Amino acid sequence: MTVNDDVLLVHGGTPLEGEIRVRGAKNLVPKAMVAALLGSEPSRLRNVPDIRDVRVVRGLLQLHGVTVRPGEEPGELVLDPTRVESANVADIDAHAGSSRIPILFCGPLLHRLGHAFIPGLGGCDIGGRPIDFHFDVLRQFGATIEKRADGQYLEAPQRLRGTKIRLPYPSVGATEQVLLTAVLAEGVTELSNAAVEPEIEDLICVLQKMGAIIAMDTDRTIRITGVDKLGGYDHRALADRLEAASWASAALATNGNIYVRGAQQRSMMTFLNTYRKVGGAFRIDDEGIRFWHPGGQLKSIALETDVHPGFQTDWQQPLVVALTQATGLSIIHETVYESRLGFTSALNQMGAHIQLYRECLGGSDCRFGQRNFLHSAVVSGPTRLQGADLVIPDLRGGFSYLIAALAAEGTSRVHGIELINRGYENFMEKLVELGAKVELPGKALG
Ligand SMILES: CC(=O)N[C@H]1[C@@H](OP(=O)(O)OP(=O)(O)OC[C@H]2O[C@@H](n3ccc(=O)[nH]c3=O)[C@H](O)[C@@H]2O)O[C@H](CO)[C@@H](O)[C@@H]1O
Ligand SMILES: C=C(OP(=O)(O)O)C(=O)O
Repeated sequence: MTVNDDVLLVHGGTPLEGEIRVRGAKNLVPKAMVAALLGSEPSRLRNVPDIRDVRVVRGLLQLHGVTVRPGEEPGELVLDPTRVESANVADIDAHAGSSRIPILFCGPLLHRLGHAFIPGLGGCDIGGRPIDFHFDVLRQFGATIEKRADGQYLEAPQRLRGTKIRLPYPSVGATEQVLLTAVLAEGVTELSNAAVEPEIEDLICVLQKMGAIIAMDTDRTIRITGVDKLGGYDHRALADRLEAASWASAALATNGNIYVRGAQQRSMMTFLNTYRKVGGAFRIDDEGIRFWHPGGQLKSIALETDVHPGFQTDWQQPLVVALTQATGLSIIHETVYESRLGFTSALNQMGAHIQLYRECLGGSDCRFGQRNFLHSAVVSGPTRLQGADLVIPDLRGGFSYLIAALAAEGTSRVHGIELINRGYENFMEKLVELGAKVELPGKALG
């Protein structure tokens, strides 16, 4: 089924039950696709989900002369970068505002072509999301950067050189920027205060398969010894732990029971601990994880989002919906993005009691304390939710609204559902498989 309409009618009150599958991670797959640009041979990426961020990167790679075709198995892509030098890059502006991934083309294009043009970035509107760390590190490697009206133009007057970098904050994107640039730079790069998310480790695995030399210390330090040439890779992307947690939260909020095939314990340990503290049940096997509401009352908790191995910020929004059903006061302190709690006002319209605060509540001080950002929340529950008219604000906020609408009494109209396709593969089919009562006005589902 192709989804064109942008409004979904959700009739709430039915527990989600059944099985769905998650495939490769949204936060790894597009980056592994960019890594293919560094190679002198074709690469093979398996477990690729059909989501918009993958389609955007595929389009950008093709624009730069990379041939991208389906492989033998479903969800396999073969990426051939051997004709990048002869590509005629036109219409790159069409990709402006599409996702956050174009910024990661900088290093690979500078190595291959000596220059790069990066259109304006997209991604979720959950904070200012500056890219200053990216440009600071690229300058340290020897790149020059010129801001133009429609994007950024970069040049490498000579081969980029390895360098010693300390990130002001363990940014995922800036860490990936360093990795994708340092692998072909001359000499050694030492990156400290690096992000160490599982998707970054998987990207390092991809790069190592291509011939890179990368050592990860236990103290957020990554050492990369530049090499002259990289080959291709054959890699199965790690599973999407963010999507898996979203479905786990949906099971909890709707009194449901969902087996998430593909979910992996290792990358979800922090989420699983929190899920258990809230009162959710789960059982892990070799193929996936079953999540369910075991009956009785859910418990309120104090939760702080953080960089890995802390509680991942992208898990926060869906879990907040489940916390509206927990007894007592839950405290959420969002320390990664300054504006990721705005989605709660619509939950309040549905009957939730969520109060936002500028202070750092629930433990430590973060970068956003005393800076006028509503980045802490107190959720008081349990509350009955009522169906409402909802407009999707961002990817995880959007999925959270779906969960709230499914948990609510009555019917909700959820506008802007196309945004969810950016990171959730076939989410409508999955909802129908799980027994959700959803309708696209004028269309049959399921
Ligand atoms: C496509 C992708 O993988 N997106 C993920 C990635 O986003 P992304 O890579 O954009 O997130 P970062 O880790 O870079 O951002 C974390 C924090 O650092 C700040 N910052 C970042 C870069 C910079 O140059 N300057 C700066 O100040 C950001 O504003 C934010 O407050 O990691 C986030 C944190 O796990 C996740 O929520 C996103 O799902
Ligand atoms: C914030 C997210 O993604 P992006 O960085 O692509 O906007 C997310 O996946 O929740």
